Amino acid sequence: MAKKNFHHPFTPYDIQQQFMEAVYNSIESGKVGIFESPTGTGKSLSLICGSLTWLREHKRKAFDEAVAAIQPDEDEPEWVVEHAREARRQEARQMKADFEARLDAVRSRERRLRERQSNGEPPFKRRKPDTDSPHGTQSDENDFVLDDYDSGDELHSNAGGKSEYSTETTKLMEKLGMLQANAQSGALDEDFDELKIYFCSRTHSQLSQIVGELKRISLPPGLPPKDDSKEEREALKHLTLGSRKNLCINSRVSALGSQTAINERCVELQQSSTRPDQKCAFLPNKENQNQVFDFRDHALAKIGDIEDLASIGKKLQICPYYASRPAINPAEIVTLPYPLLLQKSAREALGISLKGHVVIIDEAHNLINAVESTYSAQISDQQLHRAREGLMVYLQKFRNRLKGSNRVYVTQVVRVIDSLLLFTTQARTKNEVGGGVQPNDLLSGKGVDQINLAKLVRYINDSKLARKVEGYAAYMKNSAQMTGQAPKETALPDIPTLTQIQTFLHTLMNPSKEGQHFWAKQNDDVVLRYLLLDPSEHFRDIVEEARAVILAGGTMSPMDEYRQQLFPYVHSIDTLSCGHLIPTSQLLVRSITADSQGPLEFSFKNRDVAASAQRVGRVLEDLARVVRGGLVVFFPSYGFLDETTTRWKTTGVFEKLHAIKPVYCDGRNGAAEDIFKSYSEAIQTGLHGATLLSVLGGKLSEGINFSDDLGRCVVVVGLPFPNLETPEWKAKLRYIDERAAVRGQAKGKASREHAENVCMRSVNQAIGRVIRHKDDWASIVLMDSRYSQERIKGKLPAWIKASVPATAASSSDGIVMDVKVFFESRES
Ligand SMILES: Nc1ncnc2c1ncn2[C@@H]1O[C@H](COP(=O)(O)OP(=O)(O)OP(=O)(O)O)[C@@H](O)[C@H]1O
Ligand code: SF4
Repeated sequence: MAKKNFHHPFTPYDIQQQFMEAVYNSIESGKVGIFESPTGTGKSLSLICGSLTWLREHKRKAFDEAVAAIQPDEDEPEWVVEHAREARRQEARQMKADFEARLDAVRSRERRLRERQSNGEPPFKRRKPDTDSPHGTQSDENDFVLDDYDSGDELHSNAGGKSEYSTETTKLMEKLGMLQANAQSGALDEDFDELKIYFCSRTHSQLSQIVGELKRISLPPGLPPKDDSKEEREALKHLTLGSRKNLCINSRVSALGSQTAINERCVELQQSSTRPDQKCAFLPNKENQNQVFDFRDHALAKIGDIEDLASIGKKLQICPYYASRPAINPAEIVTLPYPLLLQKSAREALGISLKGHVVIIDEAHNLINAVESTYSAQISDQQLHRAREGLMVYLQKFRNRLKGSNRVYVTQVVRVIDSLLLFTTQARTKNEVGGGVQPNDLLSGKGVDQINLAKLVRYINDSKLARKVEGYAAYMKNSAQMTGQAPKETALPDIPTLTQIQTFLHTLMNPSKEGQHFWAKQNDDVVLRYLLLDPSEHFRDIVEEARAVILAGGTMSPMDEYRQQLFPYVHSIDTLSCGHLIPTSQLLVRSITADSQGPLEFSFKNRDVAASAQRVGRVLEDLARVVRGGLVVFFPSYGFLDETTTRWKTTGVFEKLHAIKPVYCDGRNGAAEDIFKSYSEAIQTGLHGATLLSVLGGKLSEGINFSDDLGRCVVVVGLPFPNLETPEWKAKLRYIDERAAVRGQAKGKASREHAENVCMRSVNQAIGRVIRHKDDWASIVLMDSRYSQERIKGKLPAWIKASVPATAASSSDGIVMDVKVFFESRES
């Protein structure tokens, strides 16, 4: 059977073809898909070619079907109907052509501009905004007085406009999710939301890589061309989204540095009480609508990343953060970082609706943690004390100047803080180091039961209390330091303490069975924490709204973890664990289950530090003698690593190992990057390679490149099970078991499975990056008898599992011999 054409810019590898087909089919059938393809296998291109081919084909098919469905009225001859169908086709093509013509004009203008610049001619002139307004750098006490309490609203740009196309065609295109903005008038209609892919990754630099790949591909149009025999191509309409921190072009606001400060100042400047000369000159309004349309066209005319978007905004003197909103609807692919997708409030603020669209989450191996941390919160007693002090100073200064209900609310905030402090003070005297706590116990302070928490949380947010109080404190500090001089604002912390308290209060107000509160003694602090135990409910909105959701990553195994933690309510999930590009002869995987003294098990309860250190040391010495290049050893925890190296130093093992292959150790407090740099230099310049001692889940286990000689042998000592005895883990496991019991599962099975999954996810992340390209080769040695259990082996990624022999030597000597033979075979 002929392979499907996914318009891949290169000849796709077989595994890419497989991956693209899986992506295409999952989207077509509207499912959830979890796909892994190891690093170095061109996963990004597979994802975008698979999904965008689906998008264009789907549009074309839906259009053809809709036109074919135009049926004759009674007595209407067939030729009249055919004429109507043809008219729809032509008009739809015209709509597209008009919009494309606009974008083409923008492209030509940019081309001319580039030519002028390369000829040394000045660029076209643009209006210079009034950026010299007096706000921002100077402030006086009045800046910190709370405004009369009033819920301020943000600006939403929305311009109406009349379409010049027939109602029938407009309706048809609208139904298909294919109507672009009106080409002639440039008017925007927020109801027309082009069917699209939301492509999400963790950071803007990862998204930049995706943007680079998007520039490589060219796809057939989403509407049937006039002449099918010609190979037409239609440019992709792409938009990237970012936060105000990435996009703010008002230097006085962006200079505030922190995300929260920039957000708050921007919103503050939009309030009706702000003097007109202090408002942001770049904010879209009635007067600068043309720049907003221009911005949209420029953003869509070229595939670009976040920096490009900021430069368009600067060039057109319009805020790229706000002006990108009207460009969302006509875009076909929107790239955005995790936080903008995961938080419902962020999606709402940007006007993103996922309804019927496709969501792709790349680098999804950390997705569960990302959802959990988005909805968890914590606050320490030190922070509570600091916030209280700040509030008292503020109240003392402004008490008589606070209008309306401000004074009542600020006093209520103090009372709630006192209640939380009452709990932490009592907790300090307890013998335990931590435990679970009910919201009522945290809110048992005097008079707190009279307070409406929901209203109070809203007040803290709307009044900008956090910024006013901390801003005033910073102002006072500076004034004191610079007596006689004009006071300057100091940079404020990224998240003001009161904002953290607000987030924490939110969790108290809405305690759900998916989460729980805890307290813990931590260093010198008592910390209060809210932990989301079940991330699935917060992800459910996304799954239910979107047409299809694809999770992709280099290492997603064990995939059951996502099934259980994120999609317990989804009956059928598509999964694919791709092979690697390398032949199996380039990878050796072995588990050492015993040495001459018997079975090896490094579990917490079995661990005799002195004996373990000796036994591990002996195996590593043997391996170091036969491995060429880099030997990377992962321990389950910094504690284990510290104890082992301390022991090695007294018994001479460290010295011996160092003599065979210089040892570099990633300690708990060391600068991991410097250690990795020295290790890499030793490999490149030395004769004997080097040994790197590191920790699973530690600083060097993710995102580091162990290609070629940097990692020829990766050893994992033990299994990194978390400490299941902490109150947090106990609560999580209890929750999982309770939920499993409802599904009729035996007690303890689901929680054990979860702990094993968390553990193997961490192992897989570390070993999954040892092969980086098709000519790379390496060996993986797993050291613990538990790696021979089928349940544990079953959680390895398919391409690694395929290299585990059914019968192999499992004693340390036999495996060192296997590794020796493997290295010799690479030399010949
Ligand atoms: N079939 C192919 N033939 C040749 N080059 C390819 C092919 N597929 C992808 N590439 C290119 O190879 C480069 C490296 O791909 P690589 O797998 O490292 O990136 P990736 O898809 O981002 O994967 P990952 O995020 O897992 O590292 C990319 O620049 C890509 O354009
Ligand atoms: S409107 Fe835009 S440019 Fe102006 S302050 Fe806000 S984010 Fe910055």
